[in-house]
Amino acid sequence: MPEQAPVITIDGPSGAGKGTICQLLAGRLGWHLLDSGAIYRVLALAALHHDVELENEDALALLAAHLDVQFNPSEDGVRVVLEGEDVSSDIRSQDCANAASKVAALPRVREALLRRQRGFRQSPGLIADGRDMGTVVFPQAEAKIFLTASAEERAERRFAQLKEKGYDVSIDRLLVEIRERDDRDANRKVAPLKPAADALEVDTTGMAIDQVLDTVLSHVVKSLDQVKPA
Ligand SMILES: Nc1ncnc2c1ncn2[C@@H]1O[C@H](COP(=O)(O)OP(=O)(O)O)[C@@H](O)[C@H]1O
Ligand SMILES: Nc1ccn([C@@H]2O[C@H](COP(=O)(O)OP(=O)(O)O)[C@@H](O)[C@H]2O)c(=O)n1
Repeated sequence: MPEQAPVITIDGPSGAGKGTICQLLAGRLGWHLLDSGAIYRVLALAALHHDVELENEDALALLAAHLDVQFNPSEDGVRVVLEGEDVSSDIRSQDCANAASKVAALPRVREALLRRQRGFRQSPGLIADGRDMGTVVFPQAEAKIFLTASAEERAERRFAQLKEKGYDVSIDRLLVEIRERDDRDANRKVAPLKPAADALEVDTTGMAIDQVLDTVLSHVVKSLDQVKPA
């Protein structure tokens, strides 16, 4: 049987720095990137476009199974295309994030998206960003990391990020939404947000991005070294 490409999983709550670290790692290693949160965001947007209620599990599972989405690498990052329309910036709104967390709580929606996510595992390797990458989607991953930070610091990071993109947001509202989303993600029945038993947990509160990258890289190097055949 051909050997499968290696996987590094980076899970954690909103604003922990997953996307940032995954992009840096993918650049360093020249590996593929799976932004699984973007898939849930796109599904939520498709539901809004097609007037599908966010509680309608039957309709959402069907929509998930037939989701017409493409992730196209470009000079300014990956462009996300839904049914032929570039939705890369639309999916980054807070409304879309909150709706994504609602559709993501539905077991049959998650089931419908499993194979699509596993399809990203291609040579020379995959960096997978999400909530359940190390626990459910790639339980045999070669290296697993769980990033966290205090809710206050994550809200501040998100505030600065959204402001820079031109969104008009309130820091207090963001903190409430981040806590609500953490709670929904961590307490759902299927694939809740939690560290895999074999993940390295890194609390990034007060850590600069470079420091986080160094910590993650040294864990990755050690883990990949251990799986190399003698
Ligand atoms: N360690 C850090 N210190 C300060 N800012 C950070 C750190 N990690 C990430 N950020 C910034 O916080 C924002 C959210 O990071 P992001 O990687 O999108 O988080 P996530 O993918 O976990 O939601 C981005 O603007 C990013 O540049
Ligand atoms: N593997 C994943 C990724 C995201 N999600 C859901 O999708 C939402 C948006 O994910 P995201 O990673 O884009 O969110 P941020 O961390 O960027 O705020 C999360 O709040 C989760 O509810 C999930 O359930 N499982």
